[in-house]
Amino acid sequence: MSLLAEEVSWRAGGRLIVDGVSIAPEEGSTVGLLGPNGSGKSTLLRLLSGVRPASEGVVRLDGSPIERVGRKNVARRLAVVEQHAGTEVDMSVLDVVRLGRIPHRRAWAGATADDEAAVRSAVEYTRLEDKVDRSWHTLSGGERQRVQIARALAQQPKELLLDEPTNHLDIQHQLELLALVVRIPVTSVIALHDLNLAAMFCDHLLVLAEGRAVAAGSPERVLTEELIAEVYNVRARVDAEGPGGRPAIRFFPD
Ligand SMILES: Nc1ncnc2c1ncn2[C@@H]1O[C@H](COP(=O)(O)OP(=O)(O)OP(=O)(O)O)[C@@H](O)[C@H]1O
Repeated sequence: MSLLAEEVSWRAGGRLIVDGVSIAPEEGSTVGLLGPNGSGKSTLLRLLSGVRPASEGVVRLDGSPIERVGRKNVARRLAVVEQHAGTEVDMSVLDVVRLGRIPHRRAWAGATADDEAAVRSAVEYTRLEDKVDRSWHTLSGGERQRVQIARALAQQPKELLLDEPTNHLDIQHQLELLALVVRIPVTSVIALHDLNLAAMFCDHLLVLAEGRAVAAGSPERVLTEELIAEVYNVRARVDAEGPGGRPAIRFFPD
């Protein structure tokens, strides 16, 4: 396990936002972070990426506490796709993807053949070949998300952290984007709201409630009617044999 968190906590304003959470994704797996609004998913992702130091506990990259690894070394191997990543400057799609190479560049050095090869491969992987010259500002929400994933891939990470990457996407693009993420041969941790998508695409789930981990395991084990009632306060019916043999959930209004 190259990235893991051991009982990490984060405090703000005298409140525990993340409370003693451990997570150790298997290499190459896709882990879904679930939990109601405000349960601490984004904060946990920030702790895992090292941008926020844990108040207690430790995040390790290949065994070393992440704060000792150094920002540039972290960025060379761990990529983050934020909820509303964007750019103020008007850039082409290709230039946005090229941003992913910055951690690999030496100061003042231009792009190397390796940089351009990584960018080309990220563009192909995300099927953006016909959009490379488009201006970022002219893209749809779904296209922008795909470009952000291409930028993250150009970074050639071993770990990919994504915060609600399917937000604002239509169902076709939600399915497409998650299928793309699970195809990428890296360890991914994804904060998600949609329990059915989590069931369909994730190997392992971690459910947060008020900053605490309240369930962890395979979608089949975690996504029970009892857990959904307890954590989300919603009545649900779980069909164990949904698409692809994964659980499928229907919700009932009270
Ligand atoms: N810098 C901060 N100072 C104070 N409170 C914070 C800070 N950052 C986050 N919080 C609080 O921590 C809680 C968890 O926030 P977080 O964004 O991690 O939750 P989340 O599970 O990602 O939520 P959502 O599903 O709504 O995106 C929220 O109540 C939020 O207001």
